[in-house]
Amino acid sequence: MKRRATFSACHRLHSPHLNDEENKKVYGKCNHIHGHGHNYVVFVTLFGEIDPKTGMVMNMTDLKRYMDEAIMRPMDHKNLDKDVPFFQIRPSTTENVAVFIWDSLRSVMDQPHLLFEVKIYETENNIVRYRGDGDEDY
Ligand SMILES: Nc1nc2c(c(=O)[nH]1)N=C([C@H](O)[C@H](O)COP(=O)(O)OP(=O)(O)OP(=O)(O)O)CN2
Ligand SMILES: [Zn+2]
Repeated sequence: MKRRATFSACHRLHSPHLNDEENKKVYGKCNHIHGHGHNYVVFVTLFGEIDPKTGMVMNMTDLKRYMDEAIMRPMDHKNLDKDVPFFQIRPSTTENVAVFIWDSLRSVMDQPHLLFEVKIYETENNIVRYRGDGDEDY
């Protein structure tokens, strides 16, 4: 089962591990000092057994609540670099946004083992899939 969410956020690609010149060279226009925005689209996929009593792997209403807490509340209409502590020590690339969502979801879910995949579209063309350690598709 899969659920979709969209959120809008701004960011600037800038690594604390690179100097200003290196940042400009690596990230180009995405390093512009005033940042830029995206309408991110996220698909969260769960994988598990159908509960014979409920007919559900998980109640979509519960999944919506987890996604609101782990994705929408921290990131929607926010500046990722300034508002989300996770991105104060690492660049807010789509790869790292996927890891943040994965970790956040697992921390709020009652059954975190059901989380199978986080797929995020930063733009129509820039897509990252993350399935936890060792099974990423960057
Ligand atoms: N490996 C990554 N590379 C880049 C990331 C990223 O998250 N991971 N992000 C960016 C920028 O955030 C940038 O905003 C991407 O925008 P843009 O190049 O405009 O996006 P498109 O490719 O969809 O636009 P086109 O007009 O089709 O070029 C850059 N790199
Ligand atoms: Zn960007």
